[in-house]
Amino acid sequence: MTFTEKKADMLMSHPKETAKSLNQTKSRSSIREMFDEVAPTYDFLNHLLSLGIDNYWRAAATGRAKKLLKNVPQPRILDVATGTGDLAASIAKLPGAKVTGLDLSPEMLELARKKYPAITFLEGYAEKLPFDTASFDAVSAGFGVRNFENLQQGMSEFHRVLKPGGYTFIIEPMIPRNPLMKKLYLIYFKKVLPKIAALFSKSTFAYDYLPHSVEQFPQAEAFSEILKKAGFRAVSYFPMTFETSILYVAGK
Ligand SMILES: C[S@@+](CC[C@H](N)C(=O)[O-])C[C@H]1O[C@@H](n2cnc3c(N)ncnc32)[C@H](O)[C@@H]1O
Repeated sequence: MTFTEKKADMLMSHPKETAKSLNQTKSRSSIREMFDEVAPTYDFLNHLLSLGIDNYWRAAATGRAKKLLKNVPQPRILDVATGTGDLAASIAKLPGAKVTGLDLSPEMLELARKKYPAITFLEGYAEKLPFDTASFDAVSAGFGVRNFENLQQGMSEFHRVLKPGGYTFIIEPMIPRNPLMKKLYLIYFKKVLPKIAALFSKSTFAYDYLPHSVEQFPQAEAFSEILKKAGFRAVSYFPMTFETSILYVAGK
């Protein structure tokens, strides 16, 4: 039985078990199962549903990293929630960079290893990173942190494994603040996107979960506060593409 079928089955006996409630609990095993199921069509749907702009967002994070790490000769970089490895591969373009990707989904990691054999990919959990304190010059995460079971703990781990003077680069989807854009975006996100996704992926549950997870995730100032509470200083954020995506940059 697939994860989506299991959830449909559960709905019959536990009517309260929905994509919305998974967003509230973010149980590690459910998140892993969901991404394992999504893996085969993840890249294709990501590029289709974002009209190919997702690569531009990753390149924007890499551009900022290049500027801020220009004096670090061989930066060690950790890409958390690496999925199929696209942000890890983008940030690996920094001169001399040694990048490690980490994710909790074995199926996503298998694809990442096939796509980018030169990068090291490890299975692990963001809230308990298997690395020494102060071991990386940068920690990145693309479209991943809103799935963390314990966001504050995850951000504290990002801070812990960074060297003093290091930076974190986090990309997340954003709900536009302009009322008209917000309305259009939510129609696309809640009504159109799940229907397109259902044509190509058997994981309809994941694309029902997606808008809930984005809508309820703290954004801009609210997420900056979480980064500050984790110990980061000089937190800034850069909304991109009519505020449909946002890049956070914070230093240790
Ligand atoms: C939407 S995908 C993003 C993948 C990739 N970073 C990208 O830019 O396309 C989110 C990934 O976060 C991973 N993930 C979610 N929670 C995690 C956690 N607590 N620890 C490690 N990985 C996690 C999932 O397994 C999934 O592969």
